[in-house]
Amino acid sequence: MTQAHSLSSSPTPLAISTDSLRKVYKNHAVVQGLTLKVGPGEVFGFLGPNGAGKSTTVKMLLGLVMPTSGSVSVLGGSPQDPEIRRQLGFLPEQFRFQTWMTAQEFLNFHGRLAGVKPAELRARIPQVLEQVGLGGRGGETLNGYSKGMLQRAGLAQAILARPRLVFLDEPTSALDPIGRVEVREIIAGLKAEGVAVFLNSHLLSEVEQVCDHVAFVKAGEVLQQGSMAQLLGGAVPVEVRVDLLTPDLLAALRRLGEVQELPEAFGHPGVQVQLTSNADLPLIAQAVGEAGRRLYALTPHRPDLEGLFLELMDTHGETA
Ligand SMILES: Nc1ncnc2c1ncn2[C@@H]1O[C@H](COP(=O)(O)OP(=O)(O)OP(=O)(O)O)[C@@H](O)[C@H]1O
Repeated sequence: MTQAHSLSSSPTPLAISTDSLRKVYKNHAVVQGLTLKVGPGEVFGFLGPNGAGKSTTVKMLLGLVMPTSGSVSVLGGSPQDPEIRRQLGFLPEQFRFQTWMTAQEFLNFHGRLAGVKPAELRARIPQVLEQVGLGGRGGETLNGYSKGMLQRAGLAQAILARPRLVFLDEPTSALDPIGRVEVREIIAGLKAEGVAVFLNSHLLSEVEQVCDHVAFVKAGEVLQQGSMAQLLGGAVPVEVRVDLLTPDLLAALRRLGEVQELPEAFGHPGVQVQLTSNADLPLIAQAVGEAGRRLYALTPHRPDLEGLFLELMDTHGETA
């Protein structure tokens, strides 16, 4: 067997794999039987209300807190293993910055702690400062930084040592809308490089835009998890506005899903078609065309992550 063959046949390990992970503090289970799989290079959103056990889970994944029972594997090994730890990046929600340092000194300090060689740091620090939008500001001390700039510096620290798995706890809480877009771009860039990202965020619209998979947790338990497509890509009500609703057109739409007539809007009659799959959207436009009618609006009212989150938390309210 050639070396190339043996390398290609060893599968890339999952970024994160936990089985029945549990943490009990003073007879109170704050994480209860958590089973998660995060693929290599996947952006995973870990969502839940305050006190759901998210930070405790992240600490167990980082090897900072020992599980009471269950197993954890990150990048195919133990988070206690220094070789594995070297490949993890972490931006905690409340980072204790060494505010007397300049951003460059701060990054140099953390880079050295992570075992990055001085020569490599000299090249890498300006690169990450640029990447997080702090290019040219690295010589200033952190105590003069705004909250948003500090968050960017924290992010630079998390990605400095080229980790293969990054944990970001509320990475955009102090950022303005431009900063949030930039962080989304940074996450997309990490994903493109094959880096997995485990994201805790309360900003669900943001999670929706960057994550491949999400898990909803409450009171230490996973209520639901799946890919974005599985969670949000199912049935979708679609509003259709045309010049005239003819019997032919109505019959064609009924073949696609349940149809409900809507009041006229802006002079156009309309219906709501309950499509069972998002993928059927073009069939509506086709049906309108084939019926010889003019299409004025085709609006899918997709459920969003926030709606799903609220629904789940409400349904499981009694277990809180
Ligand atoms: N060291 C500890 N000792 C005792 N209880 C703890 C400890 N750490 C966390 N807890 C409790 O575990 C529960 C889960 O806390 P955790 O910080 O993991 O939640 P979270 O989902 O991260 O919340 P938030 O969104 O508010 O950050 C809380 O009730 C908290 O009080």
